[in-house]
Amino acid sequence: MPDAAPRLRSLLEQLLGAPLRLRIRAWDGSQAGPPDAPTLVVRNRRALRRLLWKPGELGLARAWVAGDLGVEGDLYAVLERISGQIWERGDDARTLADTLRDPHSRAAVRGLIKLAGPALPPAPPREEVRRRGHLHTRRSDRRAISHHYDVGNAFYEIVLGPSMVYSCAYWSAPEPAGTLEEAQHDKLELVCRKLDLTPGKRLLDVGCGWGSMAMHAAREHGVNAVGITLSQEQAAYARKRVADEGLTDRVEIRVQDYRDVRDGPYDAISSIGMAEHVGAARYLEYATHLHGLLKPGGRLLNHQIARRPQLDESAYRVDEFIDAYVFPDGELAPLGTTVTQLERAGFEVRDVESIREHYALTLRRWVANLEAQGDRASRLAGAGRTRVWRLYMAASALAFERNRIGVNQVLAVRTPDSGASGLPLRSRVWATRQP
Ligand SMILES: C[S@@+](CC[C@H](N)C(=O)[O-])C[C@H]1O[C@@H](n2cnc3c(N)ncnc32)[C@H](O)[C@@H]1O
Repeated sequence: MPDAAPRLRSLLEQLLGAPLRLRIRAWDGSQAGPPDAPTLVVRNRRALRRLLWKPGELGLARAWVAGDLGVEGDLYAVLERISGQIWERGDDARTLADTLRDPHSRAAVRGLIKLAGPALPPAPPREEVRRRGHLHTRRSDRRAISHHYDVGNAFYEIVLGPSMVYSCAYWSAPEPAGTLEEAQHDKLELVCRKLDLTPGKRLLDVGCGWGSMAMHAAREHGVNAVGITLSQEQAAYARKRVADEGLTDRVEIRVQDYRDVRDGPYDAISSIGMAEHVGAARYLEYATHLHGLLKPGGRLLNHQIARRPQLDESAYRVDEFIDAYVFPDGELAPLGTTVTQLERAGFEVRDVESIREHYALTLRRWVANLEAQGDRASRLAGAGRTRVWRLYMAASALAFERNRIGVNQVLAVRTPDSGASGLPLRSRVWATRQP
């Protein structure tokens, strides 16, 4: 049998119809491809079998999770080349699965099958959760959240660092210098200002994570905050932090579904990185429920990842890798859909700030944190999960950089019938005359 890497390279070039921009190192030690390019390491034949058994992105991801595929060099560079070459070939944006199923690919696929060798299809890796459909019942949401968040707080401490904020930070301009902790502090402060928090007000933080927003608002702005999460581990951690800081009289952490909060009215609601879990089918119910929990004149700050809309929305496909491995049941909506649903629920939408670039910067810091303590993370959460997280965060950073997804802070008011929104006439920095 000739060296595997050159054979693999020529089969892939045949499939893709273009010279490969990556270097390949195969299980037999052979290498092929541009010498200075980042290297994709195909550790065994099983990697090919996974790809052929589940053609496309998911097959690649399974091989990566199982450790059958690896990279040498800059992970971002490898991902850019792979996505540039496979997922966005020219202007027809075919997926790898489309390519593998194309009748013109038959000869190359036969070659890959031969190279992969005879074997039964591999069992799916243990980390994978079966898709349960996007019903978003209280029960299925609790299960999905538990899959994602109850992996041990120590793992999240490694990734997120001391701020324990799991959403996009707000970096200083024009240079995004400074630490992740400073940028997360600035994000929380930005949300507090948009919500006009002042001492004695009641704040509900929906999807409070490890309690950082509720604590910041109580400590820095003197509010009485209620934080709700579906994750037991997060709540236990948050309560301890609240007690350690002596904030128990002003911060309450509950394990509660947003649909079950009935102790309004609140002056303000923050929802940061939570609405991605709500789902299209429940979004109006979510917005209507939050609207009903606010006082007239009360504000909602909804901070949420958005996908780009499609010309033909029925052709939209969820990202199989994220769906299977990272956020089962998470759903991204276009910004316009979110704004429309908030308006339909009765809100007056007053401000939308896109902070897309900030998420790429944040994710790059999280990836660096994980890489710096990769061995410890693997011991705590398993090697497969650590690999999944590294891949998903790096791929997400690129997606934000390339404007494939965005993230927005939407400020909405429960404006009373009088029409008095309570917002200042000018609110944005660029509205101020510069000297
Ligand atoms: C990405 S985390 C964001 C945490 C926090 N806001 C932050 O910025 O660090 C999403 C949070 O939403 C919570 N969540 C998801 N679905 C929920 C639901 N139906 N009711 C209440 N909380 C929910 C999760 O438990 C988690 O705390």
